[in-house]
Amino acid sequence: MVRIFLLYDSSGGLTARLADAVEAGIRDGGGECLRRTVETALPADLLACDGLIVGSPNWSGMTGRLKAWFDASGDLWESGELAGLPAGAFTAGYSRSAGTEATLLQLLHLLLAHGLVIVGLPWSERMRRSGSYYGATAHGEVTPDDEAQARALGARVTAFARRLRAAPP
Ligand SMILES: Cc1cc2nc3c(=O)[nH]c(=O)nc-3n(C[C@H](O)[C@H](O)[C@H](O)COP(=O)(O)O)c2cc1C
Repeated sequence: MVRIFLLYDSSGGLTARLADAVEAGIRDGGGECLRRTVETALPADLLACDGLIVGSPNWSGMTGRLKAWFDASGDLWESGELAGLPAGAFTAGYSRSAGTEATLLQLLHLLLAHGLVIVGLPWSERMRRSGSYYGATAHGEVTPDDEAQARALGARVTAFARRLRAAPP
């Protein structure tokens, strides 16, 4: 069974609720979820996983806590140990048009810097209401559409993790 590292920050609980749906998607995909908040996560946890999904509140970008966590994982960047693992991102904020995609792209930039392989969300009618090519989203509340997109992201990353582990490039 593949193990997916679910790393997120959340002060008000919205991103945590989106993480619940991502976790359900990881299980849908037949994976095990190693779920950690930014306060409790260790780089060693990440090394024990086959994929990564990271979530941040939209604070006009990722939170400082998450950035600091990644800054402290510089050894992994240097060693390239994460290269080739699949990864996805999600964010929760107040408004769909107040930096959502910019925050996701900031997260994806970090993941790319670690050599991770980005898994996004494909276009669907649901994307009119929730989600982004760059990852799962929520705004002010977590709607059933938000949950469906976050769940789909969890399942997609898990599916790619299984394929990549079975046949590494
Ligand atoms: C410092 C700060 C900056 C924020 N900037 C934005 C923003 O640019 N766009 C937005 O939609 N929400 C913004 N918010 C609102 C948060 O994204 C919102 O509170 C969200 O629910 C946080 O997720 P959480 O409940 O998981 O902590 C900001 C909040 C804080 C505290």
